[in-house]
Amino acid sequence: MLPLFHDFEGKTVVIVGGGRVALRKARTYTIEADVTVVADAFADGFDEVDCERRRRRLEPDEADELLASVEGDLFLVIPATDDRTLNDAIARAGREAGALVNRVDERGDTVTPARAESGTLTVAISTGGESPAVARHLRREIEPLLERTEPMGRLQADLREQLAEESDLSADQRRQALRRVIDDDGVWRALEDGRYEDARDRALEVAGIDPSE
Ligand SMILES: C[C@@]1(CC(=O)O)c2cc3[nH]c(cc4nc(cc5[nH]c(cc(n2)[C@H]1CCC(=O)O)[C@@](C)(CC(=O)O)[C@@H]5CCC(=O)O)C(CC(=O)O)=C4CCC(=O)O)c(CCC(=O)O)c3CC(=O)O
Ligand SMILES: NC(=O)C1=CN([C@@H]2O[C@H](COP(=O)(O)OP(=O)(O)OC[C@H]3O[C@@H](n4cnc5c(N)ncnc54)[C@H](O)[C@@H]3O)[C@@H](O)[C@H]2O)C=CC1
Repeated sequence: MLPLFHDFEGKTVVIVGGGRVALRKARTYTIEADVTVVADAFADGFDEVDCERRRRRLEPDEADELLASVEGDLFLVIPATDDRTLNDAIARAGREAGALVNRVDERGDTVTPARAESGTLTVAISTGGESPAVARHLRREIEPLLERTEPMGRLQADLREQLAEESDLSADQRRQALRRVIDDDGVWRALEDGRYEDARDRALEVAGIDPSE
């Protein structure tokens, strides 16, 4: 499997099932997408999730009709009930409707990765479906590292802007300047101490940019 980051803004996600797993998927996808959840019972916690809830019992032969009734740009369908026959029917209907399908009861053609985030940095982790608990464990290990790295991301974004203005630098020189900054202990120390301005001054020096220009 290859990872691909996707913009879910304006996309519709349908989740069938209202248990613990459906709740976790709903929390994830409501960050960007319009989410509709269909189930005959909803776990505690759904009250805090900004999604459309449809309380109904669904039969396998009603899957096509359900998906056709959902408004918007249907992008992802997640069968998350504890009934495999129903999940199979929803998966098939989802594919026929041209959507991606994320099965939760086996490795399908897409998986929801464990996700660590800080600022604009995102790390997605998959074990190819082999061991989700390991994906969760690794996510927790990575979170503090991402938090430490996030200010460097911001600084590099700043520098890239400055370097773009230095028209006499070649693409190769820009790349080398950014790498020198990432490799510089002084810059990292200042960032870790929360001294962003000091880090920036040091970075400009290491990159060979005159701050007065
Ligand atoms: C294939 C996949 C499909 C999908 O759901 O997208 C899938 C499938 C299955 N998960 C199962 C079990 C568990 N899943 C978790 C947790 C997570 N599962 C997630 C993703 C995925 N799970 C996809 C693969 C991801 C990859 O490639 O690694 C995470 C990463 C993302 C998320 O769901 O949000 C989230 C961690 C989020 C975080 O913490 O960051 C825990 C841990 C816990 O709950 O504490 C357990 C119990 C321990 C265990 O069994 O390992 C079972 C057995 C069910 C049964 O026994 O009946 C199946 C079915 C099967 O394996 O056949
Ligand atoms: N991907 C993952 O991370 C994990 C996946 N699983 C798998 O996901 C499945 C669901 O797990 P849980 O949420 O813990 O189960 P659960 O039993 O808590 O929830 C099942 C939900 O499906 C709904 N449902 C069942 N039949 C229905 C029907 N005909 N019409 C409407 N709603 C219906 C129930 O009302 C309930 O809300 C498990 O059976 C297991 O195979 C389990 C653990 C983790």
